[in-house]
Order: sequence, then C-alpha cells, then structure tokens
Amino acid sequence: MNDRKLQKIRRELHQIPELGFKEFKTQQYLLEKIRTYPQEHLNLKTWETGVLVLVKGTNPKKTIGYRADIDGLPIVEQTSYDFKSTHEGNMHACGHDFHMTIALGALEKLAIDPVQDNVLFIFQPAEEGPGGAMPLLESEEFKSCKPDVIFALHIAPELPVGTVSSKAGLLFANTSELFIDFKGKGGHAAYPHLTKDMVVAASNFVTQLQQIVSRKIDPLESAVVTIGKITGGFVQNVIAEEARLEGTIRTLKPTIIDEVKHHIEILAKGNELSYDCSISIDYGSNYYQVFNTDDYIKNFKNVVLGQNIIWKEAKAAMTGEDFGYMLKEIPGFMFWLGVDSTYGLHHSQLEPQEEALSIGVNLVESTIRQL
Ligand SMILES: CC(=O)N[C@@H](CCC[C@H](N)C(=O)O)C(=O)O
Repeated sequence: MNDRKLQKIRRELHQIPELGFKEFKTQQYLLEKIRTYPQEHLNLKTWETGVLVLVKGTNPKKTIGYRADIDGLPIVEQTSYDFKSTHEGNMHACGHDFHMTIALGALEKLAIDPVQDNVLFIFQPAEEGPGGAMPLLESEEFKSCKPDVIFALHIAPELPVGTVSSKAGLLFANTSELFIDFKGKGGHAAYPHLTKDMVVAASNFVTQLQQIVSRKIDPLESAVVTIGKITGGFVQNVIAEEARLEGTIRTLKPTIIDEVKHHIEILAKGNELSYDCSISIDYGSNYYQVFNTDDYIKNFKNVVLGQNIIWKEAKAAMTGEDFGYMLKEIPGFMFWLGVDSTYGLHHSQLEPQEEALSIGVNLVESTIRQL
C-alpha cells in the first residue's frame, strides 16, 4: 500500500470516530477494506464492534498478535483539517485512526506474502473506556486463536517522525476511572444558609483531592489524580442539589492505586459530615500497567535500528492502556511511534504527521517477520 492509499484510509477513518463499543461504522469500514485484500490466507471474525483477522502461516509453530485500538474520544475537534470528524463531538484525538491504518497496511502486506507463523491482527474496541481488552481476552473468539507473543504501538506527538521509543519493563501506568456524586439540599440562591450547596462541596473536594498526592502518598512513589469534568446545577440563581466529578487515578504501582482510593474514601466521609450531604464513589474501569518483556524489547530495538529509525529509550508514562491486560497474560511489548504534533494526545488540535504511517507499516511488518 503506497503513502497516498494510507493517507486516504487514515483520513476516512478520522472522519468517523465512535466511542467505545459503538464503533459500528468503523467496524464496517475495516471489514470492507480487509475484504479487498487477498483472502486465501485470511480468517476473518468479528467480536463485539471489533475485528479479528488471522493470517494463516505457511508452516506455523506459533501465533504472533498485533493489536490496534479503534475507538475515538468525546472531544470537539478543532484541527485545521478539511477532513474533520463528521461525528460532531467525537474525535480521533488519541491517534487510533493512525493505529488502525498502520494495522491495515501491515495486514495487507502479510495477506499478500504471509510469514511462516500465524499472525493475528486485533482491531480492539473501547480502549479509551470502558475497556475492550479484558472482555476480549475472555472471549471464545480470542481464546480459539490466542497469540503466543503480542505487540502494539501508540503514536507519540512529542517525538519527531522517524523516531521510536520504548523500554523494557514498566511503560504505562495503572489506572482507575473515578466518578464522585454529591447529593444535598438545594434551594434559592439568596438563602444559602438554608441549603447544602453541592457546587461548593464538589469544588472543595477537587482541591482536597490534590492533597492526597502531595500529602498522603510517599513522595518516592508516583501518583496522579485528575478531575477532567465537573457538572452540577441547572441555572445561575438556584443552589445545586447535585454535583458530579469525573476523573482518573494513575500510579506506577498497582498497590498505590488502592492507597489513593482509601484516602479518597476517607475524604468523602469527612465531607459528608462537613457539608451534610451524601457522597458516592464509583471507580468505573481499571487498567493494568503496560509491562514490556525484556527479551522482546532487545530484539525489537535491533529491528528499529535496522530500519534506520532513531531509537529513544523511553521513560515510564502516566498514560493508561488496556493493552496492559494482554501483556499480563501474553509476553510482548508496546512502543511509541513519533508523529510530531504541536498539540498532544487528547487535545482537540492534535495533528499527527502522516509520513509516520508508512514508517509504522514497515516497522510492524518487519517486526512480525523477525519474531
Ligand atoms: C493512551 C491513552 O491515552 N489511554 C487512556 C486510557 C484511559 C483509561 C480510562 N478511561 C481512565 O481514564 O482511567 C488514558 O487516558 O491514558
């Protein structure tokens, strides 16, 4: 597949971002594309809104897995593109349009010229939430062709095109979503003393949360508590009866996530007393850390250098990935692919450079051929 074709696919996918487990058009698009490739060695299945494609090897001794995530984010796009999202309010702001395009490019090459081993291409739904990897791992569709080794990439806007970065061991954090609901007595804006203002309660809670990381967690450990969304109230002159905080917790050790949760719960109890309200906490979905297998990273680094791509040793990041669950069960690795964008992941103006697409395709193909 040449650069123009890759660019076309990426742009078409960019226009149809869909949220987790609602990737209906995306799934249809992927199936239509895959059906145009030589079918002789392919076995195509769907799972939920995802797609699994097994490329049968010429003399298989094992199965190699390659995973691409396919969902978008609830972000209003503000790029300079003339091929913006046509799904108002949704955007491929985490590069999954790139991830899918690269997987399609590599799949086509393997469909034309298969390797000795079987190769499973996994187009996985719901990476941004609520998490597609865990239920996929438990599905019969996956178990019947479970890989012996698996890998995946993530675009890196802060790295130049032609650069790849990864490391042995811990690459991505443990995560837990965080939803906190406040309920108290609302009323007239002019009589605050007769109410329990949930906007004030929730606002104070946000600042108190920040003190968990700075005052409760051992400074030699790493943790992040981010609130990305606050809602509450209906109109400017009514004191709100309800408010809601939505956020995420990130830590580099699974045990520290439990510590953070414990302190959030203590805070909630104290605030229930001081604001005379009820506070309920829901942790949504959790992702396990991404932990790369040493030996595979060593081999992968050689493949990268052999392609004249620059290797940058990575640091662990507080990003989360449900691919961590796959690596918990199956050895393998994840890496960052440089795409050079002024604006970063989850930003409404993310504009990755499309020259990185063919670099990604060639690298994924060569890695598969050398595994
Ligand atoms: C690579 C990336 O950006 N992944 C997401 C995963 C989100 C997990 C979950 N919804 C949460 O927020 O905890 C990330 O935000 O790191």
